Amino acid sequence: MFGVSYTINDISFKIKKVRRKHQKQSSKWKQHCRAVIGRNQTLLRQDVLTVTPWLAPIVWEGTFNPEILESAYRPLNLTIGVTAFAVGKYTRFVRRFLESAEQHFMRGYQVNYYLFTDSPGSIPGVQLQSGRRLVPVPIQKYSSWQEISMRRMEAISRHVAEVSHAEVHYLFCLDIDMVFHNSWGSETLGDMVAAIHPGYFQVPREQFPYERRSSSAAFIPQGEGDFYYGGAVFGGSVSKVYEFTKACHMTILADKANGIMAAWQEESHLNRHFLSHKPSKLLSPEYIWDDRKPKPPEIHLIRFSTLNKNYREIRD
Ligand SMILES: CC(=O)N[C@H]1[C@@H](OP(=O)(O)OP(=O)(O)OC[C@H]2O[C@@H](n3ccc(=O)[nH]c3=O)[C@H](O)[C@@H]2O)O[C@H](CO)[C@H](O)[C@@H]1O
Ligand SMILES: [Mn+2]
Repeated sequence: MFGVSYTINDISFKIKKVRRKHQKQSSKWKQHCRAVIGRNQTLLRQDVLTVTPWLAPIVWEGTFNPEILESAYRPLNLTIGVTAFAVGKYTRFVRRFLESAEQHFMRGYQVNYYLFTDSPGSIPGVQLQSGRRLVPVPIQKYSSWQEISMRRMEAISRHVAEVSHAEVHYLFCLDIDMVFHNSWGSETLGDMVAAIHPGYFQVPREQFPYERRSSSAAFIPQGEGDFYYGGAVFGGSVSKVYEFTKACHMTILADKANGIMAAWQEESHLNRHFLSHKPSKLLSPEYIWDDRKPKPPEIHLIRFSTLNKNYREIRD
């Protein structure tokens, strides 16, 4: 009736032929990709998510070629800003932060470290490479650690508006109780950059510690949210960082007016903001690791990590 009749053998032969052709093409494709991305690197990390559903890259070791990135960014002659806060006893972290940043952070670029502190006199002198400067920014000390942490959004937005908008192209806002262990380079640059919290990259979102009270401006209901981002690392173009820090400061003030403090202070507000304003680039937990955690196989390179500290002693 159909003119041609296939036996089962014919069909399985055809399937094998198609599969062989596909395998040949896909190995050619992989070879091509490896050649593009660089020698000795496995492109297309298959053990981790490397792009968000809104098509923002998630930066992991093995997903980029530093040489190609350098050839794109180096000619732009960029200046990169860093904000870090050392208030009260947190001044003890400054030396290790700066010394390790000089070894690993944006090597070869011009860098301004804006060090917000209540005691500029106790900031150690650290030898910086040429083109890099340390700028102390005097600020007041708030009475609680929560307030100190949250007020960073206000201080950063004000500083960008008054000073740093004219001095840097990109700005990263980092915790000071952290140390650089490996290279942090131009792969991290982007319009608005958020980092996936090391405690939640393998956790279902129902368990994310978002603010769950609907009375807070940081409220995220169950069933919503993309990632749980850390408050210790964010950045972007200086104008985007201005908008972002200003917006977070406003929602923090709204909560304050209602007598509410979000579950994880400004980190909760940051997470709420990034739900409706998606970051354009995500940093993997390589960029916001925690020295107290064992290293899982997905983490190939720890770049920046929180020091173990005695919370009670340092926050009193
Ligand atoms: C890894 C990560 O995402 N860390 C976040 C987390 O806890 P952390 O435990 O990392 O917070 P933390 O004690 O490091 O405080 C945040 C930062 O505020 C500054 N500081 C704080 C207290 C003080 O007395 N003096 C001072 O200078 C300092 O720069 C410090 O690094 O939650 C905080 C809010 O609850 C912030 O969102 C942190 O970014
Ligand atoms: Mn910290």
